Amino acid sequence: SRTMPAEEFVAGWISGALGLILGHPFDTIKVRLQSQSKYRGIFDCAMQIYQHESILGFFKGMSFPIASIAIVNSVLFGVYSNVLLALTSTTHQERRSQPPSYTDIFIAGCIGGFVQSYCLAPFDLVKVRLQNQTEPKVQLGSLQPRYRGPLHCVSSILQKEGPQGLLRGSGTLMLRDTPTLGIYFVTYEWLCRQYTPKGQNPSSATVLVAGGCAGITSWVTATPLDVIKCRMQMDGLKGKVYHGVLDCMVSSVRQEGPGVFFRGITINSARAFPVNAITFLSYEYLLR
Ligand SMILES: C[N+](C)(C)CCCC[C@H](N)C(=O)O
Repeated sequence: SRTMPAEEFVAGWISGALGLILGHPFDTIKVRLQSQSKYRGIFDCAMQIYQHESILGFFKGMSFPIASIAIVNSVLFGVYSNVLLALTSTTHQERRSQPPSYTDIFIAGCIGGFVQSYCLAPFDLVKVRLQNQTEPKVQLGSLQPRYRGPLHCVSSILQKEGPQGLLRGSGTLMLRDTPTLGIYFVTYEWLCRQYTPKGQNPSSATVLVAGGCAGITSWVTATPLDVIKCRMQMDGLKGKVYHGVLDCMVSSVRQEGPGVFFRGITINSARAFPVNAITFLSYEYLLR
């Protein structure tokens, strides 16, 4: 069919949701490492979360990404597939026998990345704000967390920062995702073609490995801007005000050295393999 059928939307949601539940604890640790300096590393962060916030602490800020993963994943794959159709006049089925050029795949991936980043921005902002709350969820008395949940977070941002407040960090997110989703799809297609005879469909094992490696490659290249994006999203809460992406980059390097750009790269990669292996497997499975 020439457009995104409904079942692909469902596939986008199911595969994204499965991957996300699996990956969310890793993501929470990453967000903490990137925007707070009080943790000595992955293990220390995990232990502190478990001790102070129980197991639930790892799943803060997950409800919104679960809801949004459907929209974000199917916009990403839908735009990617339709741009490739426009560039090469081939549908997904025809692409096995008439493989698009890596240039076309990169362009389609970048355009998909650009569009999905503006769908993702508000959901990602709420996720990061909730993940960075270190007060225990069940704490009574004084130490009440700033946001009681995702919807309270949205209304609080709207009140304090207006509608454009929900797009805080969206420019950095777009810069992070546009090139790296081009890399994501090129890596996936290149690895599939390495291990699949010409004209045939890749095996499930090939799809899993290619999808996982695509996830790692894109997250490694996305990590520097991922750190900046996270700080831009937390901006204004503790008084620090960045005057744009460059200012945030310069002051972060000045205060914490160039290593700040690689905060969370290990955990991003550990999380990215299973999440994206599942995402691509279900995507291919449903297309067949
Ligand atoms: C573009 N960037 C590398 C940031 C993400 C690429 C993979 C996105 C996937 N839904 C995941 O959660 O891993």
